[in-house]
Amino acid sequence: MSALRLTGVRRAYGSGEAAVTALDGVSLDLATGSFTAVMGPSGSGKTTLLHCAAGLERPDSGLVEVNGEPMPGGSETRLTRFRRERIGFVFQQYNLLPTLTALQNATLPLTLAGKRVDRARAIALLEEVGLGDRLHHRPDQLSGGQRQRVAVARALVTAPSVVFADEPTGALDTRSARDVLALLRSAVDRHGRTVVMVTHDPVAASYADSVIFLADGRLDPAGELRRPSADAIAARLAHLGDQAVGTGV
Ligand SMILES: Nc1ncnc2c1ncn2[C@@H]1O[C@H](COP(=O)(O)OP(=O)(O)OP(=O)(O)O)[C@@H](O)[C@H]1O
Repeated sequence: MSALRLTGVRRAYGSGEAAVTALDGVSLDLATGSFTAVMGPSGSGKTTLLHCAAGLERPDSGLVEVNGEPMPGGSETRLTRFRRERIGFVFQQYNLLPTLTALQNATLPLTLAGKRVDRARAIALLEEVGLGDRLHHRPDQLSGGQRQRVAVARALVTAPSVVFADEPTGALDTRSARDVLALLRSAVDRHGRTVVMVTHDPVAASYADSVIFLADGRLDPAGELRRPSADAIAARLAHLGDQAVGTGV
């Protein structure tokens, strides 16, 4: 079963001389229960890919399908509803609301969607991310790693079809980063979630089942790396774009 399918997705910013093609016809198909890392040089289109796939931005052309359902066109309200029901997102800078407790932050997607908040389930989720004793703390009373674990719980609380994570470990120390990566891994292994994560770090990417590479808004034609070691990922990154550079080198 396909959790996320992109077909010929294009996205450009600006116009005329200043136009930048951030995504230049990206197609991919990710199975339910897979963990995929997206890597590539700065400016290669990783965040744009994540935002288009998650419905935070609309592609100029091409199709995004989540669980076989096309991302709706038309009103922003329909897109927001689609996103709320099917997608979880983890940001690099946590994006928690400072005045809410860990529990309130984690259940916010349900509150916003007008769904019943199953408090016991939300507490179980926070216990699972190791925050059973921090339920009523506010973000400023939590460490960076703990904040990101609240954000992971928030991303999982609606049981979404796909969880997107944009550099989720970028602001964390090594130990907290490992904890967050292990949580994403276990969301896939234990709960059958589908995770797509942008990262610059080959060690973080090695937690994924496969790594896809972007260069200049296109997927690397050499294809994905499956079950890769951090060393294999770093080696591939070093040579990314070699084919495109061509003869003059
Ligand atoms: N809102 C925007 N307006 C104009 N150009 C943009 C905008 N967002 C992205 N771009 C451009 O699109 C290209 C892809 O950007 P994107 O942020 O997707 O890359 P990235 O691979 O995520 O980079 P990084 O690793 O540095 O975060 C870049 O050239 C960037 O400058």
